[in-house]
This record gives sequence, structure tokens and C-alpha cells, in this order.
Amino acid sequence: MAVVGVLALQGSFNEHIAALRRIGVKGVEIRKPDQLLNVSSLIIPGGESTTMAKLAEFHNLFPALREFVRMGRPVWGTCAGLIFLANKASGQKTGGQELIGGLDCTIHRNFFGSQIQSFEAELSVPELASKEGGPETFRGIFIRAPAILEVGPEVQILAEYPVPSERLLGSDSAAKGHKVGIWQDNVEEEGKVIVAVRQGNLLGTAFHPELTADTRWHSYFLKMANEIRDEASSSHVPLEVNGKYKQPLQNDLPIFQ
Ligand SMILES: NC(=O)CC[C@H](N)C(=O)O
Repeated sequence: MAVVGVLALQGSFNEHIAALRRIGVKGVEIRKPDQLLNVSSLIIPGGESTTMAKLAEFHNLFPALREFVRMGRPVWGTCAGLIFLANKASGQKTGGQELIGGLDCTIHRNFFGSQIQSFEAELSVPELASKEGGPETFRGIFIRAPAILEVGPEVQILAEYPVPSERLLGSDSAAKGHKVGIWQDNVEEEGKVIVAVRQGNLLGTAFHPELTADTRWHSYFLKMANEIRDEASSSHVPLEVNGKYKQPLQNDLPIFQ
């Protein structure tokens, strides 16, 4: 049975473990760096990213998490977890917060406003539906959610959400911490922000699939993880070191101190 690590410092880790259970997969709580040695993929849940970052720092998790990402292990960040994976975040608290990075994008931490401006929306998810079947849409639960404002060329966009185009022009002032106005769902003049992406081993969603009964994002991540594992094992070209064959280092587990 596949085992998936779920970062369990804060936020909706129990809900992710329950969603994994529904598709027959065991989720294990990760709180310490060396626990990452026992899992081949990781989910970073939603919650509050500044608090989560402080806890991760306290437990000295950042070097191990960065190494996990750098080694090409599959990692899925939802909401605060997505913020963790971004290379660049705006709208942070004074002093900023540490990020894991790896995902070539700029994210706005609280793009959709404060907690009371949280909302649900049907998102068009063609890639998810083509891989997992089911409806062409997914019910996105956005809780004080971030949005991705820019992505690099390697990033595949999996879902977008319409926003008033003036909001996008104004995202700079939002990025500087200015108050974000009341969120309007029915907008006429539309731009778009990105709310789900994939870049190689990294998956990110600005919303919370673990809070819905639809487990397609979980099974999508599992498939992605299996593909990555199969590719890694088929690229097992023996290396010759001092006349002896050795497995390539990329398949070794990291050693954390
Ligand atoms: N639901 C969430 O994970 C919210 C994330 C929140 N915007 C943050 O900065 O951490």
C-alpha cells in the first residue's frame, strides 16, 4: 500500500489523511526532518502559512523539506502549502516568512481577502477530468485563499478563476498589504488568476480538495507520484565508481542531521 507523508504541524492535515484513506492510501503525519526518510511523497496542507513556517523553523524542517523537493520527490501544497512551495510570495506579514520554494511562480498570500471573504466556486478542470474522469468541473473551497499571479515557462496551469481585471491591475497595491475590497463573485469585466498548477514533481492548489467528497485531486497526485517513481527506477543506470558499479545518487535518500 502506498504511503504518503502529510506535514502535520498545523492546519488541515487530518482531513488530507482522511481523504487519502478514502482512496485506500495510508497518510502518515510528518513533524520531524528524519520522518521524511520514510515517505516518498508529501502533502503540505492548508492552514496559516506564517504559523506553519514558524513551526517548521522550530523543528528545523526547512533544509529537509527543500532537499525533498530538490530531489524530485512529489510534493503537493494546498493553500498555505502552495504558498510554501512558491518561489516568491507577496502580501506577507512584516519580515516575511521562510518558504520552501521550487515552484516557479509568484503567489499572493491572501489574494481573495480575509477569512470572511472565503467562498466556494465551480472550477473548470480539464486536465483533472481527462486523467481522473468525472465531471469537467471541481468544487473549489477557497478559505482566505492565495492566488498565483505569475508562472514560469515550466509550469502547467490546471485551473484558473475569473477576477475583475481591475483587481489584477490593483494586485500590486494588494501585494503591498493594502486592504483588499469585498470579494465579488459575479464580475463582468474579467481577468483571471491561476488556482492550480503542476511543475514536474510539484502540484499546487489554492483551494482545499481535502474538504470535499471528490477525491480526484488526491488520486491525481497519487498517479503523478507513481509515474515519478517509475521514471526514477527506470533511469537506474549503474554508475561506475573506482571500477565498481554504484546506484546513481539521485535515488538515494537524503540524510538529515
Ligand atoms: N486556507 C489557507 O491555507 C489560507 C492560507 C493563508 N492565506 C496563509 O497565508 O497562510
